Amino acid sequence: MNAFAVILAAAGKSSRFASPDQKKVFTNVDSQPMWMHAAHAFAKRADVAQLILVIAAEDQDMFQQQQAAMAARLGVQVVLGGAQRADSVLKGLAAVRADIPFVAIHDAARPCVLDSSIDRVFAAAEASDAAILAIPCSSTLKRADARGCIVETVPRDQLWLAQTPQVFRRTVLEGAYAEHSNPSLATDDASILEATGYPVTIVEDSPQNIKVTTQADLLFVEFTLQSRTS
Ligand SMILES: Nc1ccn([C@@H]2O[C@H](COP(=O)(O)OP(=O)(O)OP(=O)(O)O)[C@@H](O)[C@H]2O)c(=O)n1
Ligand SMILES: C[C@](O)(CO)[C@H](O)COP(=O)(O)O
Repeated sequence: MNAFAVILAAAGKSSRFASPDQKKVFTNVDSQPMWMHAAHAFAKRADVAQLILVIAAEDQDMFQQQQAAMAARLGVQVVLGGAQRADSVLKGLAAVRADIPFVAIHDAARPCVLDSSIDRVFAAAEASDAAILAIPCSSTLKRADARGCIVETVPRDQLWLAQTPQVFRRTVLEGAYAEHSNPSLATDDASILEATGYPVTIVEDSPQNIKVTTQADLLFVEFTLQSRTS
């Protein structure tokens, strides 16, 4: 069995969530902090050898006081992230143990990831060195101009919405990041490999694995998680 290190990206500013109290990844959903749901999904796996939570320096004191004990109980290592998502991923990558060949990067804002999806994207990464979860576009896509007028309907038959985890052979991911001219601009890790011409496999995921972006997303996530435990 191959070993995987999992980097849980939780160092964002949560600006679209717009909560005065707590960033989205630390907000309780179904009775525990959002990041804990994904952490549990990975911590229980025999093929996960290391779990790294990347948080923002500005959240360090709060986390230490309120949530560090939960992380310790799960064996989660905490590191500080950077200004952009890719910077946080690189901080997490630097903490991955040298003996671990595969790395999965998952948004801590995606608490509903399914075990079966993780199984499939892990297997795909072992077979191809690089694989991501994604869902096919299910709506009609429009391109609009600056005035908000529709310019075209974009053919969607080959379009996917990237999700996470995104899983890579560690040497391939490190090489792509090292080769990329400006990785901080990347909004996901697959695009780092794409820029260097490395093929990335898509694994179809469940639409349940949404990324919490705004407060409205909490309703769906709360219902989804509660329906799994009821
Ligand atoms: N510098 C950053 C930016 C984002 N993330 C993480 O990457 C995931 C996806 O990012 P996003 O949903 O955009 O989170 P935020 O950047 O916090 O959201 P916003 O853009 O609304 O500020 C989140 O779990 C977020 O915490 C991170 O670890 N480090
Ligand atoms: C990584 C990601 O969740 C894949 O869809 C997405 O790119 C994160 O983007 P965000 O702007 O940081 O939410």
